[in-house]
Amino acid sequence: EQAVSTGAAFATRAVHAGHAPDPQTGAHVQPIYATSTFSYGTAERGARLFAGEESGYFYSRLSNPTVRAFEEKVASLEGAADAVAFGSGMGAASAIALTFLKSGDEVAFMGPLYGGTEGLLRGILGRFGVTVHDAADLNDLKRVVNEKTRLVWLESPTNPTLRVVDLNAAADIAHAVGALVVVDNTFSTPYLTRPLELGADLVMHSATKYLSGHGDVIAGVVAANADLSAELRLHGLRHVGSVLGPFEAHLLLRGMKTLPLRMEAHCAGAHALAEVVKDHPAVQAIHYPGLPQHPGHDLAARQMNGKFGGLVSLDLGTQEAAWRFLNALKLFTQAVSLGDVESLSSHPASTTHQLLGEETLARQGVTPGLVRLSVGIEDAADLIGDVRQALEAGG
Ligand SMILES: C/C=C(/N=C/c1c(COP(=O)(O)O)cnc(C)c1O)C(=O)O
Repeated sequence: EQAVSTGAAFATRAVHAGHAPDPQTGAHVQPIYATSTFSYGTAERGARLFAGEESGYFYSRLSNPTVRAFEEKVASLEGAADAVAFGSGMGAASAIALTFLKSGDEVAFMGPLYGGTEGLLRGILGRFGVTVHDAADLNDLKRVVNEKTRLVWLESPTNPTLRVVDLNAAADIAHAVGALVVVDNTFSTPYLTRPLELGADLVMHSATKYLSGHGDVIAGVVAANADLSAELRLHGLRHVGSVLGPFEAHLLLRGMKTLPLRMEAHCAGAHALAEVVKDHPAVQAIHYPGLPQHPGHDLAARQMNGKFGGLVSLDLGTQEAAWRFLNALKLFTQAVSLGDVESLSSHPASTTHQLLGEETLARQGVTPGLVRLSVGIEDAADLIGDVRQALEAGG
């Protein structure tokens, strides 16, 4: 049983949900069950387990006690009935796609999405007869969805332009045609946004990012109701098999215990940084939902519980200016990924979103001058100082 009731506050469940002292040994931290298989004792019990007539562990591709603790913690924080862990965010995304889509179905999304996700939808699924629509806004979304639309796929804020999507409104449009709503909650985390409360059916994460928080694990997870989770586990794990290991689950369990504290620090640092650099002459545009001039500011204030995340994107005008700036940073590490306690910086058009191609990049606002800053939990004055000196160097 869980050490803490579901009624406890978020920060209490971040620490305790998903595990209790081990009943056999009293171990206070969830043990790492480094085992691929489990003895089930008798042939009769084995048959019952495989028939789903009895619950229990029998093979770690399907479930493992350490991984299960991670799934239960995610389900608790997202307010979901259940969650299914995968070996990466793209493992989670591909499990969703392969579980719920078939040839002839359609998918609508409001871009940009993470480059890998768009590559999955347009590239792989396109070869299997799935039609994909990139809707420019809610009106366009309403226009493109139809009776063949099976999934509406959303991020908010979006990677990398930090556009804020009205999840509730998009969910209403999707449900009007009977589509399922997938929200990739990687950038917000459940500390800021709980998409299931806004109408989403499936909430996925690249747990590599803020959920882990320490840049030491690649992982994915999907939270949903019991039926959708059961389908995901059956098809997504049993048949597709992007599995999370118990060592990674242990790192995630440890990282998630400080999620609230880390998100407060990320948001404070990003907000302070955005306020300072927004008026710098080298900055042609700044994308941060916490700034009043951000087109989605009021929506973000409602949808993200008054915080605005740890990502800030700046447009410095040209790729040359962007690269000069990035090369001049000293405290921000030039690396892809985000949500680590260490600050990271990248140039999406030539890295994480490069595969989208010129036309899509231009349409989705991923400009050649765009740099993405994942603001860590270092001292905000140090981070601001680093960005300012790099803007001077790059200017
Ligand atoms: C290098 C990776 C980046 N992102 C990844 C990512 C994934 C995919 O997640 P795995 O990388 O498979 O855990 C899914 N969903 C979102 C919103 C993401 O940002 C990056 O942008 O820097």
